[in-house]
Amino acid sequence: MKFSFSTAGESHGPGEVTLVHGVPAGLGLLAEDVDRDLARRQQGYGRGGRQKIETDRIEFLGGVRHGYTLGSPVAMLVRNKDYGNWESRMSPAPVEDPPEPITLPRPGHADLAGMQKYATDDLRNILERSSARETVARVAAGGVARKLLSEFGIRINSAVYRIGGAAMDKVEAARGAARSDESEVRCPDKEVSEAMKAEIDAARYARDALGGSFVVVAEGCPPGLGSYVDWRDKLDARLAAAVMSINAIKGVEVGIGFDVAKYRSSEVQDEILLDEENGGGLSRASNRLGGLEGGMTNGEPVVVSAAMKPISTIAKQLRTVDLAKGEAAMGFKERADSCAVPAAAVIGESMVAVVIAQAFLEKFGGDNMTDIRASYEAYMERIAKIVAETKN
Ligand SMILES: Cc1cc2nc3c(=O)[nH]c(=O)nc-3n(C[C@H](O)[C@H](O)[C@H](O)COP(=O)(O)O)c2cc1C
Ligand SMILES: C=C(O[C@@H]1CC(C(=O)O)=C[C@@H](OP(=O)(O)O)[C@H]1O)C(=O)O
Repeated sequence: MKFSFSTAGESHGPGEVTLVHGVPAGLGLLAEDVDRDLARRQQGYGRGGRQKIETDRIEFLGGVRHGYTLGSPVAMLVRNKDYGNWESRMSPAPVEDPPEPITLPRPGHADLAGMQKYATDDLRNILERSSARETVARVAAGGVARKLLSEFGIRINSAVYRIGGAAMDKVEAARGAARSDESEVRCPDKEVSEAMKAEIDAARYARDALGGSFVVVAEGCPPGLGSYVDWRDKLDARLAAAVMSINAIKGVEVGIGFDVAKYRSSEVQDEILLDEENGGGLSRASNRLGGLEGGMTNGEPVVVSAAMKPISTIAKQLRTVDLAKGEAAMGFKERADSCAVPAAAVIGESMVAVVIAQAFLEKFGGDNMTDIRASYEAYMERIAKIVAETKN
């Protein structure tokens, strides 16, 4: 089966479940390989009280034995510690004293359309699954993808380059992405990090919230992942869809993104150079197109960036309608994050990892790591020869 994953679980239910299909046998995989990213997802200045309750860790329920994958689906569970406070309200079995329904849909959340679509008068039935708590399960899938990719030298990092009005250059941020774990806002520039924190504080003080932008960089991808042959195979489109699917993401760009519309062709295309110093390999004079041409990787770092809207649950109440009473009302305030852009960047890394792992296995796929390695090495050797032939 194709490398893919699905998730299940409600935000305040017993736990978040991930089922990863198409994982080859023989991949070394430990719980800590996945837990590292779960911990990174929990961090970030501006996170709300929930992250003080949770310490996200996976339990393997299937697919791994003695530290190696078996080729069967990898099933993982992250228990929600907060469930202890919600057992009656979230009980799968009927309860004697059900809680009052929540009937004030928040503008910007899934509440209103969700209630209409799923025919419920209690928006808790909607928010439990539309909550970004589900992204724990995505990051777990991303951990498996990253472990696979790391075997072939592919590394994925991210950096936050804008929160509200505090910003740094996206290209500079992408360059510093490997250092961004050091910053509370995942921004590689210390001064801008402080400015971002001040922006978050100011928004929170005003009982409001802020969004921002992050960039994900995948280094070490071989050329030729994805394809131009069928629209469904185009890697830029698949990356955009995967990143756009993250809660609150409203725009995705590849490389310099929308700026391609501003410049002349000679200022946009990445010229191809013969790299005499590195044994006659090919290189590029720039990477404005974010490592993707014709829906395929071209060997340069893959650069995908995204804009996240501000959190919609804010103390400054916004106008809504009480659907039980049919009256104008002010929104309700649940516990919430005031800024989750740093967390979204880690989720972005995970979604990019999953899509690249999927394309990697389409290209080099086999049932086990030995066959995949052989296929990868044969390909890398062949494309190195093409360069040698071009030269002679
Ligand atoms: C990591 C993360 C944390 C979030 N935390 C909150 C939150 O605390 N409160 C909130 O209202 N929205 C939060 N959101 C955003 C909502 O989940 C999102 O706006 C909602 O699901 C509606 O989806 P849409 O914005 O994509 O249309 C968060 C998003 C992410 C990625
Ligand atoms: C639980 C997480 O994020 C949640 C995402 C979220 C939302 O509406 O998306 C609302 C908040 O939920 P709660 O009311 O339980 O605090 C966040 O904390 C998480 O990221 O682990």
